[in-house]
Amino acid sequence: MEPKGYDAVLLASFGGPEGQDDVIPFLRNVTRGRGIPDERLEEVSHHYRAFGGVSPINGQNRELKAALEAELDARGIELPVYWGNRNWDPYIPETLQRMYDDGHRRVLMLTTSAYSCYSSCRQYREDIGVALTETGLAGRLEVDKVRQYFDHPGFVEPFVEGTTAGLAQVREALDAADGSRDGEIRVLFATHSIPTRDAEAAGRSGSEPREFEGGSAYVAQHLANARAVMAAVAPDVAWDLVYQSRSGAPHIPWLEPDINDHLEAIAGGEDGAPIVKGVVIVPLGFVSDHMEVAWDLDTEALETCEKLGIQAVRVPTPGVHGKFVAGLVDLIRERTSDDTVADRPHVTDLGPWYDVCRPGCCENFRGAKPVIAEAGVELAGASAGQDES
Ligand SMILES: CC1=C(CCC(=O)O)c2cc3nc(cc4[nH]c(cc5[nH]c(cc1n2)c(C)c5CCC(=O)O)c(CCC(=O)O)c4C)C(CCC(=O)O)=C3C
Ligand SMILES: [Fe+2]
Repeated sequence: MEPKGYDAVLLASFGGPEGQDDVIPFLRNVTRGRGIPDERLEEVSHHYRAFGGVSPINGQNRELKAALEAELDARGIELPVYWGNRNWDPYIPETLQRMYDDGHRRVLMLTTSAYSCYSSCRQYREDIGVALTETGLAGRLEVDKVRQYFDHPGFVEPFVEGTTAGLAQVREALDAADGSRDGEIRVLFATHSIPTRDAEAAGRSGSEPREFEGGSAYVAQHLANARAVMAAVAPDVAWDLVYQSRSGAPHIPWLEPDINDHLEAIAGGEDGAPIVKGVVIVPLGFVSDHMEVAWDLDTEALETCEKLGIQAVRVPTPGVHGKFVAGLVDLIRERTSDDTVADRPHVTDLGPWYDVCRPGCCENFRGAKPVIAEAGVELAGASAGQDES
């Protein structure tokens, strides 16, 4: 893409409840039209209830916004940062309206999702497309988004540091027990499970097909990133990619294995492999320590480890790590300066990912919606009423 004179940044995120009264309205927002069984909602409401009805995600995004502002300021880049969520206040449509009312016309969106799949890429592009259409801002406010940044060094390096430290801790814990051998240690890279059909559509393009390891861009991106982390940390230690937080109806296939099932398998020395006594859990799919990390990893998976007698350490997410924040500002810079695509940092050979998604990428099987940042797609109203005020 040609560099453009963006005049503001939108930090777009998921949103989460801020108290017990918010839990059910929040879950209704998340699951509207998504076909999630009531029992699953009931189950997930308990995760939030156990934390006083407060998701950690909003506090983390407030911190991230402040850190981005400080980094932009330190580098002399004059771009205000606004924050808007998909599922909770401050909502994306209100935020876009506020940006327009404040005089902004060209917005660059940054999301708190690093990989390619419907939930982490197209759904944000649809959130903007729908919001622009419904507020009547289509054609008056232009919104683009930075590339999916899974393999940007700013996202990956905090995991390298965390995995190095986590591995040292697990080795030490096993030494203290009965002497560790690396064959008894496994690194588990954890990410959100998604329906296999959504995985297969991730990053796909009808006009420019690409083959991906593991059958999808979503899986391939995680495998490539995990390999990059292990190459930097401990090339000889065994590792696996595992999934968490599955939520659909049981008859619909989602990505597997679930982390808890996998822990059971490796604790029993599956297929004659050495029995695993220590694990380093790397939340590779997540940008910050939100509820999927606090509950599904720190509560459930760590309980499973304890039950199985496995020593376990959970590695931090990038959060507001200095390298991550600086990397996000680099991602803004690569769209606002004259850098060419070839200069764009990426630690796997899958990237750098596309600035503008290719047609049909991360298809929404539940019905088409207005969408931005997709080749060949223009919002209705976008070519009419160009307003330069
Ligand atoms: C890939 C992915 C990410 C990672 C990328 C990213 O970070 O964006 C992610 C993040 C998150 N998911 C979150 C919460 C929820 N996700 C749900 C449901 C779902 N997630 C899915 C996928 C993902 N989700 C999918 C395929 C569903 C099924 C319904 C559907 O097809 O849309 C549900 C409904 C109940 C349930 O089913 O669990 C909830 C409450 C929160 C907020 C946590 C907090 O409050 O701290 C965050 C950051
Ligand atoms: Fe989710």
